[in-house]
Amino acid sequence: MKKPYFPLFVDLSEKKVYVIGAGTIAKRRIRSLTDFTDHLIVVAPEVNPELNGLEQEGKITILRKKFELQDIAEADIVIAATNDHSLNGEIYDYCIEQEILVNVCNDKKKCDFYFPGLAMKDNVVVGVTANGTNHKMARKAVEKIREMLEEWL
Ligand SMILES: C[C@@]1(CC(=O)O)c2cc3[nH]c(cc4nc(cc5[nH]c(cc(n2)[C@H]1CCC(=O)O)[C@@](C)(CC(=O)O)[C@@H]5CCC(=O)O)C(CC(=O)O)=C4CCC(=O)O)c(CCC(=O)O)c3CC(=O)O
Ligand SMILES: NC(=O)C1=CN([C@@H]2O[C@H](COP(=O)(O)OP(=O)(O)OC[C@H]3O[C@@H](n4cnc5c(N)ncnc54)[C@H](O)[C@@H]3O)[C@@H](O)[C@H]2O)C=CC1
Repeated sequence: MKKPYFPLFVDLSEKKVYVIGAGTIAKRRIRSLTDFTDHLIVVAPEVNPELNGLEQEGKITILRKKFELQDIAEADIVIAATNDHSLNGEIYDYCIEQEILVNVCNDKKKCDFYFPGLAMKDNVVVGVTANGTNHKMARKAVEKIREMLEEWL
């Protein structure tokens, strides 16, 4: 059986993190990531309006264009979250070749890391995964943990 993924807590503040796509899924992940870094770069021609606020606050940089591989030449970590699955696959192949950590949101087999459900209170940060087997269960666990942290801390 495949081993579970290890929960590594990483300093993202100086890492170059790129999110490709700015729709429903990307938006949720971008919002989560802005608690951990102010150096987030988003590449997409169509941008969910909620992200304009984060851009105005200086928390993210948005490149409003179709993605090209050269956009991520300097990246440390890439999240491919466009609705074009073949493009997400090309991003994956490039990142593997360049040894850039990559997460493809439509294919759990193309994830060096999984995006966790997050619960945070003060300095306590909890990241939850069901190892790609059950995102609904991950969500339920996160909701319970959030309640528990609210009561406890
Ligand atoms: C493997 C993983 C890889 C990764 O992406 O990192 C992955 C993969 C996939 N998710 C899919 C679908 C959905 N995932 C969600 C929700 C969440 N998904 C999250 C994580 C992960 N999702 C990674 C680890 C999963 C694990 O722990 O087992 C959470 C924890 C974090 C977050 O995303 O913020 C968050 C819950 C917590 C929260 O909400 O707080 C919803 C619900 C919604 O969006 O409201 C739907 C749509 C509704 C539905 O389909 O039921 C599809 C099919 C895509 C398609 O149809 O193309 C794939 C592809 C595949 O499984 O191969
Ligand atoms: N892992 C997860 O939790 C989930 C993953 N998905 C998958 O996530 C993907 C995205 O879904 P949504 O966010 O709902 O889509 P959406 O339609 O809301 O957004 C798509 C985004 O991709 C961008 N895009 C399209 N072509 C592009 C290009 N050439 N260059 C740069 N950006 C481009 C668009 O501009 C838009 O911002 C789908 O592939 C879906 O299968 C869906 C649900 C949950």
